[in-house]
Amino acid sequence: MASMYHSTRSTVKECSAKRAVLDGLAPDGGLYVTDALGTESIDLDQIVAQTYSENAALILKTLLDDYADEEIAACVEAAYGDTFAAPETTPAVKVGDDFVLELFHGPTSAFKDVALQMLPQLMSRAAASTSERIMILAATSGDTGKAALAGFADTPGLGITVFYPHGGTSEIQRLQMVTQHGDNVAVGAVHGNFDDTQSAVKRIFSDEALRERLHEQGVVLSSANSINIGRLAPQVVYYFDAYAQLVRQGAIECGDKVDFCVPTGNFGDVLAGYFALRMGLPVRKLIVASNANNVLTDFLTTGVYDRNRPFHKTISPSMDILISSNLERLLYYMSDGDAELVARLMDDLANTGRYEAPAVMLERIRETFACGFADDDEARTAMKECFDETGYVLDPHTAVAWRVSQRVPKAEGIARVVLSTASPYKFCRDVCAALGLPSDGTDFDCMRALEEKSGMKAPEALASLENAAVRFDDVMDACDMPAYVEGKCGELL
Ligand SMILES: N[C@@H](CCOP(=O)(O)O)C(=O)O
Repeated sequence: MASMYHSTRSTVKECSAKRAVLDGLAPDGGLYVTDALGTESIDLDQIVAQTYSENAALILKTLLDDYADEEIAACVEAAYGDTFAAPETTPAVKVGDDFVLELFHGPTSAFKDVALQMLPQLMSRAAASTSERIMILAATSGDTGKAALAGFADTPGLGITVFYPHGGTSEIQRLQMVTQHGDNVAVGAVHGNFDDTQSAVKRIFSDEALRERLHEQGVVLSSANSINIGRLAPQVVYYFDAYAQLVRQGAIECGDKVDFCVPTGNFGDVLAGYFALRMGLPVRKLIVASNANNVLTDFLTTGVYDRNRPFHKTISPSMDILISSNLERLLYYMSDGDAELVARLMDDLANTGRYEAPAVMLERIRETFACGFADDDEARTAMKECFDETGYVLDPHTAVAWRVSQRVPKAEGIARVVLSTASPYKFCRDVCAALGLPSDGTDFDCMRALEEKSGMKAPEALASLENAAVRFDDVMDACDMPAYVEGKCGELL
């Protein structure tokens, strides 16, 4: 019997995993969840003995169990067969006393590749049983956009439209997106910040009139953000695989607990760690690391989520987020599936920008989640100190997590893994500045300076952006996004 999915805001209407992947967001605006999470435990000995791809197949099959074994096998081969530059796919590397889980060896040099090489595969197979043509929408603060474009470019029957905040990403991130090839892709900059962009995309999903007009043309909308369960499920894999690597390296015994410290904005990456824990991974603490946009630190400390605060543009732009979408899934699981409560809290968030979790829920959350934040100066110090002490170059997002990890007390004998979400070359100007290298030339001058200092070559896909032709220069207000999407559906599908 397949595990069924339903909205975080109502348990009444259920659907299959394939339908949840196709929809992206539940029709009532909630996020798809399954009550089967945690009913089946993953065998750790098996994980330790298997390759990354084998582990991916096992975990995806557990979470998305209406996909046939052959379908999952084909998805895994296409997503991870030869697309990652590291033989381990996501290597766990010893840096100082801790481990850095390098999630950035995919085609766009960010952790999003792990899921966005997989999502198009899952989506195509889910769509095979329907006659629908699909327009994928993604809001990005920098990394998701390019990874989604690379994953979905030229996928038959699918189009993709990516929106990013105008001036809200690094220059390399912007260039990655606006130079994207493919006949089914569109990229638009939006006046405002990531929250404005993501909220506008969510409004498009719940725009009944637009949905109806597109339906008449045989077009449905879906999402490439971590609100889509098909985006989240592949991210669970690297937690298990990191654990397996630590066992194989002799750093831990199978069964020992570990800590994970995760730089996060939209809460998807760290929520994947919570899914892993529920599926039997021995985790002591999941540490949520934020930049100056520390809404999650405050929530995890006080139980009050309040986005009514200044929005900071930082050197870790992918985390410049005040509305962390995936927290909604955690609220569902931490309230033992109280969808009414989640719906009420989300209404409060929509109407007042704030909500307060019940004390008992906060207590439960804090049993597993620790937190902290680091501002830009602290992230710069972390980059400099880490490089001087170990020779390892952190990107600004990983540096936030590194700094927070230094502050959160460790437990005797518990290994700690810091998730590294992006290549430093995506943020070379700020990394150079932090390391005391020249940073006043072009981003590509900075790239070369960093190569020379670190002895590590920049990924070719990033270096070649210097001469790539810009294809997209649309800039719009958030209110113009629905019309833009409708136009692109006609043009690209
Ligand atoms: N940090 C993200 C923002 C979107 O998050 P997602 O995980 O929900 O796609 C980005 O880089 O775009």
